Amino acid sequence: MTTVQKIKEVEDEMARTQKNKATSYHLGQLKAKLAKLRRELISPSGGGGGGGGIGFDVARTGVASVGFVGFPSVGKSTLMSKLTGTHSEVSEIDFTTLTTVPGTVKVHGAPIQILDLPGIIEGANDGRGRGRQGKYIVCTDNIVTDGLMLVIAVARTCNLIFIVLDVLKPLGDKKTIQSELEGFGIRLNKRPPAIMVRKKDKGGIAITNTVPLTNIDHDEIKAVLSEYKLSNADVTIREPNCTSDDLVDVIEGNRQASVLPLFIAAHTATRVYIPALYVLNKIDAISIEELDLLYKIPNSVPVSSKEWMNIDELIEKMWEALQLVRVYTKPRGQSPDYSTPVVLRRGRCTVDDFCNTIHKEIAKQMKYAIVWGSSAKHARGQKVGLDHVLEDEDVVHISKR
Ligand SMILES: Nc1nc2c(ncn2[C@@H]2O[C@H](COP(=O)(O)OP(=O)(O)OP(=O)(O)O)[C@@H](O)[C@H]2O)c(=O)[nH]1
Ligand SMILES: [K+]
Ligand SMILES: [Mg+2]
Repeated sequence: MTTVQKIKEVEDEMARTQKNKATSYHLGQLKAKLAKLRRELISPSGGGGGGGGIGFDVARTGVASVGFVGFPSVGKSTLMSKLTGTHSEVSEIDFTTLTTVPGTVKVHGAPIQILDLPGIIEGANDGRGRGRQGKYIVCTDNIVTDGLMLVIAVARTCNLIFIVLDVLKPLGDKKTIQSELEGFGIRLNKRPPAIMVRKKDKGGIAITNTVPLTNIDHDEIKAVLSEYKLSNADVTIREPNCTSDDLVDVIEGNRQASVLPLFIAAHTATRVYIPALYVLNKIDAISIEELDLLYKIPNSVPVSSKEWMNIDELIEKMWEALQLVRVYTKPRGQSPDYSTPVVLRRGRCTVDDFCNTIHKEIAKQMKYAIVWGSSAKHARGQKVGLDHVLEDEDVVHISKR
C-alpha cells in the first residue's frame, strides 16, 4: 500500500468514527497516525515526490519571499506578471503554470521575491489528475511533477503566502486550500500552540492544564502520546480550547530534537507557521454591493489583477505582513544612505543581526553603535551595544575599535 492509500484509509476511518467518550482514545491514535503518514509524504525519502525536481529548487533572491497558492485560473500568474514585470504565462485554460516562476518586486526599498506556482486541485477523479499517486499531477513534456507536492514544498519555505481566490467562484475554496496546506504541516496566521510535553524516564503520564480542556480529554491525550511511544511524560497545556491536532503539532514539531529531556517548542521541524493574505481577485467582474461583503473576510484584500484595482492596498498589506525592518547605514561624518537599506526581519533585528548582514567581521570590530530613530531614547542618537533591538527606518553608525 502506498503512503497516499494509507492516508486515505485513516481519513476514511476518522470520517466513520463519531467523536464521543468511548472513541476519543481511538481518534487520538488516528490523528497521530495521520500526521506521521503526511510527514512521510513530504519528506524526501518518503517517495511522495516532495524531494526535488524541476521547480523545487528555485534560486532564492530578495530579502523575503511570497508564494502564490490557489486553484487553477484564479489569476495568480496575471498578478505575479504585473507586480514584478516578469513574464509568467497567462491563459483561461487551467494548469497554465506548470512550475515555480520567480520574480521580484521592490517594496519600500526592499526587494521581495514573488513565486508564482501551479494551480492545485482537490480530489482525484475529475480526469485531470493523472500519474504517480493519482492526485494533483501536472505534466510537462517528459517530466511529471507532482503539482501539489511542488506547491507545498515551495510554500513551506516562504515568508508569506498569498492564497489567491477568484471572487466569481465559491469562497468555500478558501477552506479547502487552507486544509490542504494544514494537512502538510503549514499553519496559516497561527502561532505554535502553548503546550509543553516533557519526556521523563518513569512515572507515567502527568497532565497539567492551566485552562479548561474543552476539546480534548485525558484519554485522547494518552492515545496521541502512546502513538509516539511516549509512556512517561509531563504534559502542560496553556492553550485555550486545545485540540488533539494542537498536541500532535507540538509533538511533530519537536520530532527531530531527540535530546532528553525533551522540551517541546513548536515551530521547528515539520510544522511551519506562516502569515497568509487572502487575495480576492477579479473584483472588476462584480458589483459594489458584492465587494462590500468581501471586505468582511479577515486578512483579505479584494483586487483586480487584470484592471490593476486596489493593488496599492495589497502591496501595503504584504509589506505589513512581512514585518521587515529597514535600517540605514550612516558612515562617520556623512549623511545616511537612504537608497539601500539593510533589511532585517522582526524578531531578528538587533545591532548584531545588522552587523552580520553586512559582513561577519563587523560585529567583532565594533566598539559601540549610535542609533537614531524610533528605537533610540533620544532624538540626538543613542549609544548602544550589539543586543540593542532596532526598529524600522532606524539609522545606525558603527564605531569600530
Ligand atoms: N476579469 C478578470 N479576469 C482575470 C483577472 N486576473 C486574471 N484573469 C483571467 O483569468 C484567467 C486565468 O489567469 P491566470 O493568470 O492564467 O491564472 P492562474 O491562476 O495563473 O492559472 P494557472 O496557472 O492555470 O493555475 C485568464 O484568462 C486571465 O486573463 C482579473 O483580475 N479579472
Ligand atoms: K490559467
Ligand atoms: Mg498561472
